Amino acid sequence: MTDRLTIALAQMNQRVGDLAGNAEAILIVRRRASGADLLLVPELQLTGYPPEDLVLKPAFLRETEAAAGRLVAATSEPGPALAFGSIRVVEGKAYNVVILADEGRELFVTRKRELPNYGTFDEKRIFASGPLPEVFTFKGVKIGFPICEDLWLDDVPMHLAHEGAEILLSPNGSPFEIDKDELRQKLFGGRATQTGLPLAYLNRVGGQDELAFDGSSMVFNGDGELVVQMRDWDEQLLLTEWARGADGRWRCETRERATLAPHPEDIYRAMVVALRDYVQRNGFPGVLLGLSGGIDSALSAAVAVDALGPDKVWGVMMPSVFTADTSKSDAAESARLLGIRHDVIPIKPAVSALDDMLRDAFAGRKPDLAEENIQARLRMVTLMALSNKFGHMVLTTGNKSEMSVGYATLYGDMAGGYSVLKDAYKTTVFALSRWRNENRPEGLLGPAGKVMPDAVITKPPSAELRAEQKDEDSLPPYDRLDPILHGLVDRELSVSEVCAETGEPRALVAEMEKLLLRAEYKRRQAPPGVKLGGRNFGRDRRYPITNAFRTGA
Ligand SMILES: Nc1ncnc2c1ncn2[C@@H]1O[C@H](COP(=O)(O)OP(=O)(O)OC[C@H]2O[C@@H]([n+]3cccc(C(=O)O)c3)[C@H](O)[C@@H]2O)[C@@H](O)[C@H]1O
Ligand SMILES: Nc1ncnc2c1ncn2[C@@H]1O[C@H](COP(=O)(O)OP(=O)(O)OP(=O)(O)O)[C@@H](O)[C@H]1O
Ligand SMILES: NC(=O)CC[C@H](N)C(=O)O
Repeated sequence: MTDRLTIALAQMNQRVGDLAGNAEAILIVRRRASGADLLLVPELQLTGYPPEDLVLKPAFLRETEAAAGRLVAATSEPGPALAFGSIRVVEGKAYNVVILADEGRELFVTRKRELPNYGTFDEKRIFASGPLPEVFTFKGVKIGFPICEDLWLDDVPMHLAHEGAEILLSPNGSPFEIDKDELRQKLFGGRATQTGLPLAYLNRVGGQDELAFDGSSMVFNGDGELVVQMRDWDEQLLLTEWARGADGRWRCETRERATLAPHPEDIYRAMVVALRDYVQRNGFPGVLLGLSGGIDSALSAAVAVDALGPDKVWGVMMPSVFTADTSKSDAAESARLLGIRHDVIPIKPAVSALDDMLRDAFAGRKPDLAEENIQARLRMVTLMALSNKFGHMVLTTGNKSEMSVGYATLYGDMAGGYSVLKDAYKTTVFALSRWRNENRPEGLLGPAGKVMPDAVITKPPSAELRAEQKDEDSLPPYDRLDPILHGLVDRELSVSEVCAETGEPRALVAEMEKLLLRAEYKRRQAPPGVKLGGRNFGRDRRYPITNAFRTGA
């Protein structure tokens, strides 16, 4: 029996489905952690989290088991014991497990019991729930391994405490949401006090489709004191020192407190990390986007530059007869400030060609939305042509306010591969643009000074699809619209409840609810984008398209 332990916590990125790559990354970290007794890596580190329906594929399960076997065998090399997340099939059912391996042998396997099945999570669809887990005695110390959601609820930690656990080590795959770091701190500090046990909470970092994982791993002692706060948004290996005190209780002696990104930097970091991993892992040489001189495309371009570097971002201004000179100069100045390639490709010839093509079919009809939307669609055709020719992915620039009410052209400006603003309301877009013009935190690849001219932030938003068009002709001002949408979408309030909270007239709120519900068909066809809040369009909020229900007339 030992009175001291060195536990290495490896906050790592992962690549879903890359069994060989993830295993290799674990072994590299294990070599770096050679002074430790035990190395813990995040939830499902071998397969990547969340593996989604890959788990329903027998070949994936077979290959995961084979990769796990090779990883266990590789611990015959000198180094710490390794606790890693994998999938194990028992009597035909797949379980989300932690495998503890040392000296080339599997010592222990424990299964996740609490399967999150809300919001973006669908774990009951793919995994079976394990029994109440056992503790494992490692070098004479009883250790419990609650796996992510196991730690969010009472049952598993209390059971492990009852079974005599002395330390809790919890691997996690916990996606970022605004203010979630504070929630986790409170919850897990409380869990440590409730069980009286010291606990290490280890989360993954990086982007996976719509999810951004912030890391922000922590260690608490049994009195609830937060003793270790690891970095957010970055990989980190930390060797923590643990000792058994005179009272027989284990404590973590390491003291290390990283400062987490404050608001709104946290949101911006989520966008950067999610886009970077999406673009790099899907093999794109860079991104391209329509740069209109407006705030959405300017901010999207800034995020892309901060994620990928200026040489990987390409802005294209595609003026029509309605494009103001100030829009052209603002777009050019945004590109100059960001140091990105900027091309000007007028769509006028294509608009004329469509006018000619449709003249007979449209005879006797006044110009209307059809002609307006043709412009947005011709820009899409242009961007997709460049994407096909050069391989860059088209970045979609729509924000959550527009996506809520359907203020975007289907197969036009909605086209693209990924969106960084999809879960950011327009008021957040303004706030982030102002913030980024004054700050360039460490690690971002863009310029330290301004990233867009002030005029882009201060001028009234316009789609410029017809003369003198302003967003406010069709929608209430964004500082009134966004609280209405936040109530309807993020908090699922009824029209009456939103009216009571915002003081807005019933007719306006009911109209916004109508637009919101009617635009579901557009959102279903929209590209993925990074989740920032508790109710993103996509995985969190799944509404029927064909839907007769309204909360307010
Ligand atoms: N339930 C349903 N299921 C499947 N498809 C459905 C549908 N309802 C309509 N549709 C289809 O959708 C079409 C209507 O959608 P769509 O063609 O997009 O056209 P629509 O939504 O009528 O127009 C786009 C609106 O977005 C504004 N806009 C455009 C571009 C940029 C911005 C901006 O500020 O960023 C704003 C523009 O000014 C206009 O108000 C219909 O013609 C029909 O084909
Ligand atoms: N003249 C243009 N040149 C290039 N791209 C354009 C142009 N007009 C629109 N776009 C593209 O279509 C998207 C929707 O733009 P639009 O101007 O209609 O509305 P917006 O929501 O105000 O966006 P932005 O704030 O970027 O202008 C833009 O973000 C941009 O990517
Ligand atoms: N992987 C998990 O079990 C995640 C669920 C958990 N409640 C979270 O957000 O962090």
